[in-house]
Amino acid sequence: MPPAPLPIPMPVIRVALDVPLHRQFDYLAPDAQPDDVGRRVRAPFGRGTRIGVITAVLGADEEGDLPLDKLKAAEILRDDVPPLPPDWFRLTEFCSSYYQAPIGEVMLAALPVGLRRTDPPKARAVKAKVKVEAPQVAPELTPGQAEAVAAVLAAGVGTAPRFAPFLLYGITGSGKTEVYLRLVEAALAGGHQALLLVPEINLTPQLEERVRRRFPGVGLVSLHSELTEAARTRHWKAAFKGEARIVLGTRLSIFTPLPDLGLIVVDEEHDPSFKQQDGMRYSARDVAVFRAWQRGVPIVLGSATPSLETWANATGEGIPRRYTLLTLVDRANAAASLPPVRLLDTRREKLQDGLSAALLAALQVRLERGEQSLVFLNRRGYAPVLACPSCGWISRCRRCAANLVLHLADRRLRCHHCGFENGIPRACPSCGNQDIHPFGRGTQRLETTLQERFPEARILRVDRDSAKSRKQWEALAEKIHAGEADILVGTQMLAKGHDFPRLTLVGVTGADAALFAADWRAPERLFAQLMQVGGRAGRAELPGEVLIQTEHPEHPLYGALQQHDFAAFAASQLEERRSAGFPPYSYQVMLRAEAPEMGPALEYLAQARALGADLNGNGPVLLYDPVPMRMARRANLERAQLLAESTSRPALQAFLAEWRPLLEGIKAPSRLRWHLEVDPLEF
Ligand SMILES: Nc1ncnc2c1ncn2[C@@H]1O[C@H](COP(=O)(O)OP(=O)(O)OP(=O)(O)O)[C@@H](O)[C@H]1O
Ligand SMILES: [Zn+2]
Repeated sequence: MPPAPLPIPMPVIRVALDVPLHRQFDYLAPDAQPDDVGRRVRAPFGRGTRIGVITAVLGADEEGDLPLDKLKAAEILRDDVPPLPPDWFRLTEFCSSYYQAPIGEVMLAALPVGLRRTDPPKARAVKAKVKVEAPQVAPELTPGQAEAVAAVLAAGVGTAPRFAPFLLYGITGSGKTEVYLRLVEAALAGGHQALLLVPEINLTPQLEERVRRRFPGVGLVSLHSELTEAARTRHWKAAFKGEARIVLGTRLSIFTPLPDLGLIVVDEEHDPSFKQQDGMRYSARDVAVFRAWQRGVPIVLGSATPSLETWANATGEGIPRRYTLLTLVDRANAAASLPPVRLLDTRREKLQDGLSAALLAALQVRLERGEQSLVFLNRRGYAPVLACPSCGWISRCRRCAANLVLHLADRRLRCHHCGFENGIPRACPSCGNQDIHPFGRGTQRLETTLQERFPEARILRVDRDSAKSRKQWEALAEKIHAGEADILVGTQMLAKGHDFPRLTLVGVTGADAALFAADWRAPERLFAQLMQVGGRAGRAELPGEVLIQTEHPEHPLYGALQQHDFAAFAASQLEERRSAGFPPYSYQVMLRAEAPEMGPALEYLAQARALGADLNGNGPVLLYDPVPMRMARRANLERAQLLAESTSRPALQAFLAEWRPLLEGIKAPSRLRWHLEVDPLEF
């Protein structure tokens, strides 16, 4: 290829590299053109090579950061990936500044792994398998659904879209998905792309199937972490090039460049898994709202149990109302209604292996009728701990401030925090007593118990041990749908979004533990979980029932649950948060430090606090004292944190922009690591 004429005399490019530094790097690139901004480059860095993104081609009058003869040369990748567009730059720049993450890390994390490799594997042409299925006919909308669809269409879906955020608050089984599908249909008809975010991979197969059958022949790609690297790259490119018209994905898909984006939907918007917990700690839901604003398109956040932040935004309880609230009050299937919730008071009853007589009887009735039941216990493993009754020894993780969980199925003791595992000792390692016992109950034990009680029942356990991969989960879901299971035992994995028409009984065990948790978000999470899992019952013609075993039947959270009254529960929680000054009535940032010893971690935070206090003066940001984290030790590291809080988001952001560079200057032991988390969800 003949060298192209150079329109600029100084072929220097500025590059964002995936390094933990808040700066960019200049390179020589003899063949650089102004429109190469947004292309990827292969650049020498340190002793190796890295992939970066060109953020600027410098003109003659612009000053580089090094004299020309000191610059190294980089190779511009002129492959089949077009330059990343300006709106993608603005999106990643926003995330970099809002979450205080280096721009290079953000940009590169936003690309599929296949495009980040310096040695891209040879792409094999793979023909996507197309399952030909009978197209699904759209049901007639219920009046509530029709109203919701009309409201969003009025924001110009498929015609002249404009930024308009909606909360679609619809009770479980109210047919929120059908609303999304109608909106997608309108977007497609207007030549637009639609982006659908779901919290977990496990929810994608069902939805993907529904979308595919509704829109046969329309380009649809999924994007999630279980795709092979090649498939993810292929799907990402198809979306970027506009070949895919519907993109269905988990949180990372929010960064997909979409030339014709016309609609964003975030299903189960309350779900904590929209929050990335390492690297760039971002909330895909919040980024989605920013992106909708930036691109000027409508966004629908859907949930039966909205996050309290979103609920406040939609109801204007104590803050300016920013979202339009759309409500679905009835179940879509006219024959279905919300299941009655009964509390089983377990204080006055001797439980049989953790199960009350009423729950056992209800399970028996379902078995006789050939209906499905679900027993919920949000704790996997056989028992949360192994203990010696004679000397008090319990199985602890050596590396964490946590217990080792007994997994009887594969005969291991396992730490759910760091992955450490051990065989099961035959005798107490401390006193030699041979009579050591599992203490407490997990899903494996519940499964065993139920199998003993109901030998004829087909019992299926669904948790992260039995459904490790999407494939395993799909196999389980298929069995459930085919009616090949009588009793499901599962964790919150079973709570979300599933539609099993023959399921009529939900039994809840072990929920009390979360009632008095120290985390102030615990009630919100528990309520959502129970409402969601209870919502799996009675979604079709067969009436459902929810039984909750509890020692605290008078607790207001259970009362609200019995009333199916999310609004009242949310109002009381928001009231508490308002008087305590918690989000959404304040904005928070967490600075965390971890080190082999607690001392240096706390010392680092103390210095950070002093620097922050100087910056802030008597200003708008409140800096709390550094404290050890609730689970102080994890994977051999002691962890501490410092909370910064303000009633003004802009003030907090301005503070952060000045504070973060100071944090980088603090002298700390080499094994100390720290990070900032904006809008933290966990404490
Ligand atoms: N207009 C309609 N007429 C008849 N049935 C419908 C209609 N809309 C949805 N359904 C059916 O109602 C059931 C529940 O719908 P869907 O799964 O979309 O509810 P959802 O609001 O997403 O519930 P959840 O929040 O519990 O996941 C599904 O079986 C769906 O096919
Ligand atoms: Zn551990």
